[in-house]
Amino acid sequence: MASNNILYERVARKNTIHRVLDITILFLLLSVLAYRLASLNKHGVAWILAFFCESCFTFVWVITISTKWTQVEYKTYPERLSQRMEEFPAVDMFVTTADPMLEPPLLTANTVISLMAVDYPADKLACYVSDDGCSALTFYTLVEASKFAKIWIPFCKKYNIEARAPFRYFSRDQSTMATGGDSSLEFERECRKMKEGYAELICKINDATHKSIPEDVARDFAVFSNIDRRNHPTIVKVIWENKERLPDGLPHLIYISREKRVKHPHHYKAGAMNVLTRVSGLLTNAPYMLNVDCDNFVNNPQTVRHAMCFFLGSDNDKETGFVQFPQSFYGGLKDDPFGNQYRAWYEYILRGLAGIQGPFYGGTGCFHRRKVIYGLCPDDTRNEAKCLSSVTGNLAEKEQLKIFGCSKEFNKSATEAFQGKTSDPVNLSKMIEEAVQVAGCGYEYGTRWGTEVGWQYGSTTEDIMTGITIQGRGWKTILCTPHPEGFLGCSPSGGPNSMTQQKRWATGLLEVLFSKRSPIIATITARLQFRQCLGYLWILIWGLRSIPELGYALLPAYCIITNSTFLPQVKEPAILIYVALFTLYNTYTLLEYLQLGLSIREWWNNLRMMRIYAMNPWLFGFVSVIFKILGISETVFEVTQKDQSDDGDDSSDGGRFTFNGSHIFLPGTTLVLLQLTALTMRLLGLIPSVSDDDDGRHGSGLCEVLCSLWVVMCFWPFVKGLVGRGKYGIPLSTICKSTLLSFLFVQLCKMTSPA
Ligand SMILES: O=c1ccn([C@@H]2O[C@H](COP(=O)(O)OP(=O)(O)O[C@H]3O[C@H](CO)[C@@H](O)[C@H](O)[C@H]3O)[C@@H](O)[C@H]2O)c(=O)[nH]1
Ligand SMILES: [Mn+2]
Repeated sequence: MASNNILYERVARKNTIHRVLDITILFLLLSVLAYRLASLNKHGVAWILAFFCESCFTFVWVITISTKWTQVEYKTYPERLSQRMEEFPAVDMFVTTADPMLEPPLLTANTVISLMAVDYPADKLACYVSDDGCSALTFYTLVEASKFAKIWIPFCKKYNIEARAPFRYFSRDQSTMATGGDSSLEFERECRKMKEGYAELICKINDATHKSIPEDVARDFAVFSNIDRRNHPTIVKVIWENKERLPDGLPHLIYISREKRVKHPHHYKAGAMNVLTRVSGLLTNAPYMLNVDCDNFVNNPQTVRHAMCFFLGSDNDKETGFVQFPQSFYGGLKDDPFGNQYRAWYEYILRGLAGIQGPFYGGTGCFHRRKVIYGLCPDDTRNEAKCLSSVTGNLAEKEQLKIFGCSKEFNKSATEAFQGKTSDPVNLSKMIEEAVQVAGCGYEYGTRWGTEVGWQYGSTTEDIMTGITIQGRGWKTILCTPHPEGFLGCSPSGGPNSMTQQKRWATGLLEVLFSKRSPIIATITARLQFRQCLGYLWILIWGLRSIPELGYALLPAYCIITNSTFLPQVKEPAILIYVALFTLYNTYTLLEYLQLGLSIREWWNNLRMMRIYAMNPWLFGFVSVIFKILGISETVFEVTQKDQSDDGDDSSDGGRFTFNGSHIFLPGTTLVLLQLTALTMRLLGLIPSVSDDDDGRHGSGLCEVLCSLWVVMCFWPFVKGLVGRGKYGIPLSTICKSTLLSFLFVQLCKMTSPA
């Protein structure tokens, strides 16, 4: 193959200096552990706790280094695709939405329009929307959006507009609206028309939200009347069909609200994805599937082509189980005050994983092969789901029905998918009845959906679980990072929303760790690579990390109150190890941020929010998984509230931390109160005195005070919350409970005091 003909390139990053610093920090951590062990018998309980926490931190550091060690970048050349390909493969695009209140339908509409408008032959695309909210408003919005799309998409293609989600385009500065600097009169006229069209769409949606859906269309909505979203039959509606299969027409648009019955588990997003997979299998059966969350619009019209560079440009199918785009966010607040834009994270951790077996599946912005989702192993040369069952050779029809469920039509489509045949186009409306059947809530009983086929059940982070299943079969995966970014989504802002999301993640990730899909099992019994397993552990143990983090943060307060110590004294040489570790770690991570062009403030915000997340939502995640294991309660997927404003700075909070009455703020509040209590007690001389004795035991000193102050600094948003008002303040009830907890802790300290 001529080198100017390749579709993508893999470039290893040079990171020698990073590696040296990583190892130095590891060396310092090991020295700390050695020092602790050597002096264990001279000290009390604080020393043992500190040793436990530091061992955990060292373990986390080891898996971090392993994950970051071999970073790679990929370059793609989508402009070469058309030279290589006569015909592009088809792609089915999935959007999930769950709640019209938390996820404004206009946002979903924008995502759908941006998908339908990508630069790719329209006869090869189909867009499927799953609505778990079963909302007439969402359906109405999509119907109206498809009407607007008919003028919008030709406009985008004609002027090669980059931002194809209308709200993005119109929220920008007028002068940058035309790409290619087109400022002709014709363009301006058309642009004005678009703006009016979009304004009208917004108007209609607002009217429908606040008043009612207009009567002339209302009869199409009869199915939605008096519907209970937790108990209703399947609704499948073809909103738009590209009947003539025109390459420059509009892709099909199909609305699905799967059947829900109160007694049937619906498995949240994973369940929705499996329904989308089956319905699309019947209707279009594309070999590739793209899935995005309702708030993740396409930001680069070439996105599908970038992904195709990997699927079509690789000589070895094994390399491309799926192609994942990193999650990036629009309108993010300056300096990332909530630590949820993960810019540094993606650069180092995701690129590191890309150098091992490939990035995790992130739940959105990902292209899957249909065959892989159906359970294919990389070296199933016969192209069947062999690893699913003990049958070798041709999968008997009866076997296949057991795996994929009883729809003959669907099984036919699955066979075609395995064989790589392109299915003949079907008349969409003729298939609706069959589609309703496979979207029923009883369809999956006795089948392998959710266990070996499709999206995996049993965790609120179905994405990670599904990714492990795929990589466990031996597939490698790809991280695709074009410029501009392929997709942009919205990240939660405000304290409560961010906390809820982190709690769900910590919960779901631990569920994966303790499930049959644990990466440890996949490494021992299947084909997950060892370092990839460590990479998974890095993320899966978030919930567990809350324990040592909290323990270590409590130590300074405990030591000050009991006048004991968990660190060497200032005059001991061993203190130098700690000083070096603290300084080196912080400067190093700061330099990593600066190297990416991020600010010092962002570094500090991220560092601080990591501590806040670790000790609050992650702790709750840990507890809810324990409850699940003990059978006390089930875990739930709490949908994140999406903001509609494009510009983060618009929002009245402007990055200020907000609170509500949730218990999730209890640990942080208690921790802050405790540190403040300890510092005050010390200032007022209210602590028991110990004289330095020959055993080397001594009272708390400067180190403990500094550590306590550091914890207070990390929890500064909580300190402000103690005195803040309204949503900026911690509710009085939380403060009272925290005061009680702190009081109990102080009593406990006194009881166990070594003095
Ligand atoms: O019962 C449900 C619940 C959720 N969703 C959809 O799932 C998506 C993700 O939900 P969201 O509340 O936005 O969660 P995030 O924390 O933002 O999502 C991240 O984390 C999830 C796993 O926790 C992944 O599924 C997502 O892809 C990933 O972006 C949204 O499109 C929802 O509409 C459903 O379709 N059905
Ligand atoms: Mn989201």
